[in-house]
Amino acid sequence: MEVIKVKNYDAMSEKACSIIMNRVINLDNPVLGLATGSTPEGLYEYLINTYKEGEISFKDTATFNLDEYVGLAPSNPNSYHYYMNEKLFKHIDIPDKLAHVPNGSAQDLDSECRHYEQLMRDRKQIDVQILGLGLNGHIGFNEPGTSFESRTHVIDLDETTRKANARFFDAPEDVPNKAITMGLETIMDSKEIILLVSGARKAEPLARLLHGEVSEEFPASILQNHKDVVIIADEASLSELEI
Ligand SMILES: N[C@@H]1[C@@H](O)[C@H](O)[C@@H](COP(=O)(O)O)O[C@@H]1O
Repeated sequence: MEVIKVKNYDAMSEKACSIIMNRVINLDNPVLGLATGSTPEGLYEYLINTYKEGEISFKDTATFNLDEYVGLAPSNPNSYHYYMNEKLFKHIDIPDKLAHVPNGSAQDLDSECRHYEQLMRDRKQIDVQILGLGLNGHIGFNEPGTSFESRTHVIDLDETTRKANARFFDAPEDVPNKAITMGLETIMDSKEIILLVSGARKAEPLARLLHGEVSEEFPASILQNHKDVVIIADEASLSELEI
């Protein structure tokens, strides 16, 4: 794993944007894996500005989001679908049919998971997967204990995750207790992975990801086994490490 140390959140976002831009410009029909949460918001702002400046087009790009809350329709402001529309999709020229987010309000969730996997298989491989890091080591919504062999599936969210994400909801009890997430094996199938880490509260999980044992108890540790992972981390998140 390569660690790129940057000064702060803005520098992390800018660096990630320049890598993504490079791939989108140079690949035919690029496929991006996208994340939500606070961490990639700055990256999306940079991508939108780059698009507005005419430096890049997303009309041949397909995207697959990592996860979605169960029970929240795309029109719900707390859904990840809504987040993606607001923070990226509606500002760029990506065709609607190429911007994929799991459908958390599907009647048959297992069949939705299989369908999502099939859509990704139709595109062969995700070229670049963006990831954030959960405080308990989750990536996507793969909570501690998730099998390293998992594909897209429905997961029960940890109480700690629900608490961490409650800041986005009106009331803590509104946070759904289930989500659809790409599995760990699905994520590991990506050709290249960019993990974004910012802030002192991520220092401990980042240290564990880099130097802890590879274990299903800490899902992000699986990244140690991937051939092409770039971690863009700011100074605060690297405060526990000498890099
Ligand atoms: N499901 C998302 C993850 O995809 C995200 O990477 C992580 C970190 O969130 P944040 O970037 O807000 O710290 O937790 C959320 O629960």
